[in-house]
Amino acid sequence: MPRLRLGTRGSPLALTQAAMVRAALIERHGWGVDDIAVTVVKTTGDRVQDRALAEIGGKALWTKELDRALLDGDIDCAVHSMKDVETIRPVSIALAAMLPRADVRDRIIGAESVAALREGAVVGTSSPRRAAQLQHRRPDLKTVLFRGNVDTRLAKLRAGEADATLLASAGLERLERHDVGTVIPLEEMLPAPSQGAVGIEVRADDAATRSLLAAIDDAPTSACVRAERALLAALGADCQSPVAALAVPDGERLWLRAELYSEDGAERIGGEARGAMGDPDFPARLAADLLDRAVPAIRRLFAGP
Ligand SMILES: NCc1[nH]cc(CCC(=O)O)c1CC(=O)O
Repeated sequence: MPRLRLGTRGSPLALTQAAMVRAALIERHGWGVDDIAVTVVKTTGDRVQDRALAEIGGKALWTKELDRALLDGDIDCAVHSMKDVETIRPVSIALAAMLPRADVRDRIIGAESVAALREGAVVGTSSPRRAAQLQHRRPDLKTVLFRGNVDTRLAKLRAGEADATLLASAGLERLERHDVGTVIPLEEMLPAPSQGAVGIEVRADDAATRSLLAAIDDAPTSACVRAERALLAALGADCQSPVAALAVPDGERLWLRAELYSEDGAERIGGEARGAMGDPDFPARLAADLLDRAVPAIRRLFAGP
């Protein structure tokens, strides 16, 4: 009998992340390989590949089936890319731990840099954030919908469906695709909130599993990602809202940067704040400040607090 049943999506990236969590638990608790069972749960998001996420129900597509398996007791914990986890979660589910964050930056594949893209180039992406950020800097660029897992997107690029695409460096690295693409500096492109972070959720009332997982929690990653998520919650952002945010440790404090865009990328509003780790209020203050200063084309994309 395994001590812990760990649920994951079935994509190559999800399986790699689940294996990382499994390895961390085995190492931390001195367990054997049979102590953790990995269960693959099929999600709607993995099945429907041809439409924008926002159109078919947003981020819940990645979590709904894993939530069900967790609450039904079929699994004890669920591994997620934090970027794909909705801001507002059921009260019966708790975020128990995060692995140390990977590279948070995006990479461009198909060109040496955003600046090097030819006039009028077509970029494949299904992320409203990436599309708005690209068009803010390069209004001449066009975007086409690119979905599917990392390999599917790279195959679409090879097939000539776009001149370039953007992918998270974290995912490429975990899949050992170190050779793919060029990192875009943070100053040029702030990532999605939670990018590069892997989190593990448990049933909120399962204290035993919570404490097993708390033992592998990376505190700085948790503090940063929780601050980014608090910002999203205070913005009333959904998966269609083009928002970039990044918190990094700054001594004993956190430094949080954020940008909101209009859908077409023409408008941008940016800001930053510093606050104590675990202070739930400073991200909300930054959110209020951004919404305050936002033009209507941005403001209308956010529900607010
Ligand atoms: N939305 C899909 C998704 N969710 C997490 C990652 C990458 C890994 C991460 O950010 O931790 C990706 C792919 C991508 O954006 O390139």
